Amino acid sequence: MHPDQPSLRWDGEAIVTLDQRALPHERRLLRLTTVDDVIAAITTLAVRGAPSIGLAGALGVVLSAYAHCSPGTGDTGWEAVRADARRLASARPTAVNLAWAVDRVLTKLTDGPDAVLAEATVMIDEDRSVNRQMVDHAVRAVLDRCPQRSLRILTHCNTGRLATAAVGTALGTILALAEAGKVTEVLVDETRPLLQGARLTAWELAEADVPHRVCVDSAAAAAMSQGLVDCVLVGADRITARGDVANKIGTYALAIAAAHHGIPFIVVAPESSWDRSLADGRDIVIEERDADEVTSYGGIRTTPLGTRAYNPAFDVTPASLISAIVSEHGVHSPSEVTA
Ligand SMILES: CSC[C@H]1O[C@H](OP(=O)(O)O)[C@H](O)[C@@H]1O
Repeated sequence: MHPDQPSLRWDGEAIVTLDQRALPHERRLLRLTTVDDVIAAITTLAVRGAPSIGLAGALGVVLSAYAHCSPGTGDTGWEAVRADARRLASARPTAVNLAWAVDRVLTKLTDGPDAVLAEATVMIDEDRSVNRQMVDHAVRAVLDRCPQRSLRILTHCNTGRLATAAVGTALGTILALAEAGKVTEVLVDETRPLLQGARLTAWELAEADVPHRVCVDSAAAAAMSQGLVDCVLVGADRITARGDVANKIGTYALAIAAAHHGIPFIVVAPESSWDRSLADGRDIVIEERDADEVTSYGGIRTTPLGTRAYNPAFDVTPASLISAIVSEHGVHSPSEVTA
């Protein structure tokens, strides 16, 4: 995949996207032609990553607008599109980007489907420039907090070009640091149960020829205790007004371990991941996913039949454990604010 090529695009009639479930062994393309196709792609994580699912949701509204708003349908088509938009926005509850992106393109609905498509296209281009600005700020935030000449960075889940329309958030920052010769090694949490780290982040780092090793999630704290980690960089799905952060399950444990070892814990996420209507992260709706993601892998059952599972897809890290939250607008240090 070309560095600047987003993992999803509009081909003039439909959405074309990499099926992230097939990576790293197969670059399978999906062509999404209906709203139900988009919802299925988002709920199955064929398309995943907060910014990417937002852009997919926006393009899903485009599909609906062309399906329901041919000339002469007037506002009757609009209600059908709004109903589709509500279904798209609720496909996954935790990442605020999905509802934000759907709401934004809906503002163009009464101008017609071409206007909705134009707005979605602007958002894809914006994500590219937002990534660049965010990464520039995040590189400085890391270097300001890490005196080491070359860094050993731990990251969780996948926050690169598969999760955004461009270079990515936390992983985009890691790639920029590596390009500047500042990275000794990246330690990649495999990120159970769907292995976004082992399958996707390792794939992106290998493509970029950045030294890395994968570890089981439960090895991260031990790596910190062994001095193998100088900085932790992660993304976000929803950030509250006071800086509590919802992110992939396992992030909270990393923040606790990093605080214990005095290691900078930095969140990199666009402004579209902030939800300032909430203050307390405990009010964030956490997506619970099917038990079979935990009780099986690759179609092979790993537990006895009948075993139930606890499978939240995200957890919440309180602002007090976060060294810095970086967006395209700059660096926010919640732990200083809430100390
Ligand atoms: C820049 S991606 C942000 C965020 O989204 C991921 O979740 P998922 O793989 O379930 O879509 C993960 O939490 C990333 O940190």
